[in-house]
Amino acid sequence: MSAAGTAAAAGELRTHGLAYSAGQRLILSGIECALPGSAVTGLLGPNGAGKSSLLRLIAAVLKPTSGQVSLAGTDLRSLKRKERAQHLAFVDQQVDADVPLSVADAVLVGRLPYRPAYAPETIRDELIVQRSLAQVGLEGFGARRLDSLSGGERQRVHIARALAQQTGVLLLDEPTNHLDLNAQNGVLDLLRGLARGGSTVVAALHDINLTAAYCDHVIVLAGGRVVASGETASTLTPGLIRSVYGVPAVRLDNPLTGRPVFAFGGTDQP
Ligand SMILES: Nc1ncnc2c1ncn2[C@@H]1O[C@H](COP(=O)(O)OP(=O)(O)OP(=O)(O)O)[C@@H](O)[C@H]1O
Repeated sequence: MSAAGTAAAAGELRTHGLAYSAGQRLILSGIECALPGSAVTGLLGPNGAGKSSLLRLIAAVLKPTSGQVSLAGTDLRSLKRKERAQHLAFVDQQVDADVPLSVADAVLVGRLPYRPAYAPETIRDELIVQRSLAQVGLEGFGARRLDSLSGGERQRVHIARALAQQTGVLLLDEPTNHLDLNAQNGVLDLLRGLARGGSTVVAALHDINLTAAYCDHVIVLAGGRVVASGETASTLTPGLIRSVYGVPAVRLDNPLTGRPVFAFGGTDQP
């Protein structure tokens, strides 16, 4: 998968005192974090820690109870919806498969922020769609129906849609879900390439070793709060993994990549 021909530099995303409640339930509070440009930031934490909620707040799918999100110093609330969609693309965790769309039309949705209302797509839009599909290894899939694809193929279509949006910021909720080993590494290679080209990439991940291999930075959530953040190499330690996930871990060197790799023991629970 290749990161060629994508958006320009985006800058740092920052959350300022972000909090979110659903009804009486406090889901996130006091979220102060910096998500640097030209980097992949991994969002980690146990089930229910608040990763999806945080991504949705940043993507403005949810409205915070308090606090704000800024991009390169600009409050995202000051941007109109279409303008925001030219800066920021979001691949949600729940992938809707039952829409009777072709793959090309699903990816073309990523071009909507650039089209006047009711205007047809242009040749440039179609070329961007083809290129985005090629970037995720789905060349030749354009005419297929979305609901005829496998889970992993559909996941890549949604990533292609976000690429077609040509934003400097990419937010992805478990982008390696449903993907086989090769495709997982392919998607993360692609994200890393985009970050090297200037993009701000933020991905919620469950796989500690993919995080260690591909993320420049990590933000670790637990119980709706940030419990650790910083450069992956210094932040992601066996002690942190044990305290957050309750799983003993040791850090080793992966002889194939030179990156750290973790081996895990059983849980702390009896
Ligand atoms: N609308 C809602 N009403 C009530 N509780 C909610 C709502 N949305 C999220 N929650 C709760 O907020 C918590 C955080 O959910 P969220 O999906 O953000 O966690 P997560 O870290 O992404 O989890 P996972 O790793 O399981 O996907 C969970 O306990 C969830 O049940």
